[in-house]
Amino acid sequence: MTTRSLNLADPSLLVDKAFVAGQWVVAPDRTTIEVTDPFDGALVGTVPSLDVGSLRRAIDAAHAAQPGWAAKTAKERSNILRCWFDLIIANADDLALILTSEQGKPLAEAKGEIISNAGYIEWFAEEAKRVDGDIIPGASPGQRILVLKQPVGVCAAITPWNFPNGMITRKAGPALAAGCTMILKPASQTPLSALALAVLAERAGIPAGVFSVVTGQAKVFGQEFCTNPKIAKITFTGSTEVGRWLMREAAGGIKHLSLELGGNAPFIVFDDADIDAAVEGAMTSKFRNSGQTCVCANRLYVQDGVVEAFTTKLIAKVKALQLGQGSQPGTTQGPLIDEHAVTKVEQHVADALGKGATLLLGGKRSALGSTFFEPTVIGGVTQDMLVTQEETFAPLAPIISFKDEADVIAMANDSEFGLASYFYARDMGRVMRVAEALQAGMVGVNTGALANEMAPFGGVKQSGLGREGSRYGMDGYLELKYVCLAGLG
Ligand SMILES: NC(=O)C1=CN([C@@H]2O[C@H](COP(=O)(O)OP(=O)(O)OC[C@H]3O[C@@H](n4cnc5c(N)ncnc54)[C@H](OP(=O)(O)O)[C@@H]3O)[C@@H](O)[C@H]2O)C=CC1
Ligand SMILES: O=C(O)[C@H](O)CS(=O)(=O)O
Repeated sequence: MTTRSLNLADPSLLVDKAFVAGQWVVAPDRTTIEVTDPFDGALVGTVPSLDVGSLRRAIDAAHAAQPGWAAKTAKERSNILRCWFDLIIANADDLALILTSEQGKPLAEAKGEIISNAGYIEWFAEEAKRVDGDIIPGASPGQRILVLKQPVGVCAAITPWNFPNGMITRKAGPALAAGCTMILKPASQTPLSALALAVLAERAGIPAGVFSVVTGQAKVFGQEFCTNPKIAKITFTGSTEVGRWLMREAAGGIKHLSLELGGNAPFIVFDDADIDAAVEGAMTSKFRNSGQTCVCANRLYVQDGVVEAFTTKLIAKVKALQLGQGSQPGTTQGPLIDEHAVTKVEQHVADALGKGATLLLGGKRSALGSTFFEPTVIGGVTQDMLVTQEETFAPLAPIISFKDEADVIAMANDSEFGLASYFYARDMGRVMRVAEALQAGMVGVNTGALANEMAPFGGVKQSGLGREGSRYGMDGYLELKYVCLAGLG
């Protein structure tokens, strides 16, 4: 196996140890997990395959540290989080190179992920100071009703490989701001970004035990998170299948749950849309991270009168995409995370073509390597095809034409998922009707990009529970306490 050496300005950001209770540790039996570059399988680094005993040390430390962390003033927690944010920004180039080497996305996208998602640390550093309650007139004379907001306690976080940096700051930001402590298990394919964030968290002054990063067997760690009484909350981003498993396993302890799960976003272009804007939005939403985002346009519905113009313009843009190694200048489409992902998109293409769809561009693996799939456009897609029912998570743009509003709303809502949705239209009556009719947690109107720290990110139906970002993002890490103050004379 070849090895990949990274030319980092600060090599200490690339670590081969886990961060447990403020200590950098190896596995007791020294077993490791290899981290490879999806571009060519080169070895980027190794991380420990920790045992459950090491995980319990992290949990115990988080439990012991939580009262002291919550006892700090909001301003003290805010200042430490702000320092973490500043360090992330200052080290963004190194963090981007680490991210690209383990996940594959183009360097510019990696840096964009880091900068934009550091914003969640910045945002919640401020929100820490706005965790206030209520004083309500009493139900009886001499009484007052107090409503306090208190941190839920020790939180377990489990994050996916597609945004190895951003999915962590979205969870650690509000948790630590609220006065909670956190044990994070990153995806085994992309743990190095999480560990680099832990290096910077330690430098920022986050006390030992408040934030740990553990690497090891997912199911074993998941079981421990679900059953250990010291864990008050589990926050998860990943597949709906694993989200369901966690929900079942955590039921025994009535744990708090935040779930950011799978999606199947409809992207609708009406005949009154700005077609050029719609094409730009489709490119942003469909091909970012090579289509490996939970909010990607998964199915493109285009009204009959404009489907030809839209398709022609979209193909021209897709042809310009440049496949390659993420760290190489000019690359705009990296590899998929692994060969399973390529097999899945091949299945979706074959199913669609087998049921009568037309291949308009791409449609096959790339000679660049076993994890590459050509950016692909297919037309004549119908609602019975897998590609409209399942999340493809790859650079495949399936185009379905439709007659009218009622027709497309019915097709768009024909899914167990309800995370993101998008549509392009200019008639204001239509904009309000469609925005209200779509069954999704998020609706992009005349835009293909939704995520930012000021907005409540999350889904309905089987796309998850709770919201990340915005002032609503704190709610999942706080408990309400009602104090009835009587005898006030
Ligand atoms: N909503 C979103 O943002 C995302 C959605 N997805 C969807 O999920 C599909 C599969 O992607 P994948 O990465 O395999 O997602 P998974 O849900 O399998 O993995 C996400 C995270 O969960 C962990 N995990 C897996 N099984 C368990 C378990 N039993 N207990 C605790 N943790 C567990 C993984 O650990 P490990 O890496 O060690 O297996 C990883 O850290 C994608 O095709 C996509 O549809 C994927 C990523 C993000
Ligand atoms: O998990 C994902 O796919 C991300 O949430 C997508 S985004 O929020 O960065 O757009």
